[in-house]
Amino acid sequence: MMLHIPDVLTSEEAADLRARLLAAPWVDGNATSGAGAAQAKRNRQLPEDGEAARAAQQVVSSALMESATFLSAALPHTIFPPLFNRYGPGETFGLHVDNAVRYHAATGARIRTDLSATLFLTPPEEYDGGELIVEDNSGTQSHKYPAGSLLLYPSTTLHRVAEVTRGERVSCFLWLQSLVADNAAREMLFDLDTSVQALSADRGATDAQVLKLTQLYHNLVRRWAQS
Ligand SMILES: O=C(O)CCC(=O)C(=O)O
Ligand SMILES: [Fe+2]
Repeated sequence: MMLHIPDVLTSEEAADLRARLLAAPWVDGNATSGAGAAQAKRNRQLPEDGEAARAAQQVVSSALMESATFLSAALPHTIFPPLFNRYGPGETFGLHVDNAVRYHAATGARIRTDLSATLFLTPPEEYDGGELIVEDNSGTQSHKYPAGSLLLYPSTTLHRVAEVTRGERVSCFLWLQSLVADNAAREMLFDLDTSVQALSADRGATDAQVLKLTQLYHNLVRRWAQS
């Protein structure tokens, strides 16, 4: 599932985070690339173990934990610590697939990447190009969103970032392992949860049918979740 989640950060929070990131030292983006991606990648990244990255990771991680839509859509098991990148004029990230497994040396965590996400931190009117272009079986979709918006997309896709031709695109990007590995199963759970929430707001959480559907949702999660 490809899902645009607005307002994970407010525009003020995104601006504040971006200003703090830009004040820190950056390195060549190929620091975290697999061999295949390295050829395609021309951007810069914040060193992941630096003080600025750690503080920014806290901000993003708590915002994600407060987003009911993100939690319902991603059903996160383990989120790889968020990273930060920037693309100025001439910088781009060519078509690639994200590595299936990511190892985090500092924590020893090894995750299977089920979902990838970009949290946009620059208002779209401040740069040209820089669209995140994702290919799936239904075709190619181009994504560019307001600062504070997140795009969640399956890590199985081929995707790229169009060359920036004016201004600068600063973003946070991350990978996660979901409790539900199967994209189709996870998407059905999200649809069911969304409907149950709407029905519950309408009829009340103790309505008999709402209770039955809530039971069904949790029992499907029990059936499909892997820890
Ligand atoms: O910059 C982005 O939005 C995506 C970055 C990306 O695809 C990656 O780092 O693997
Ligand atoms: Fe990627």
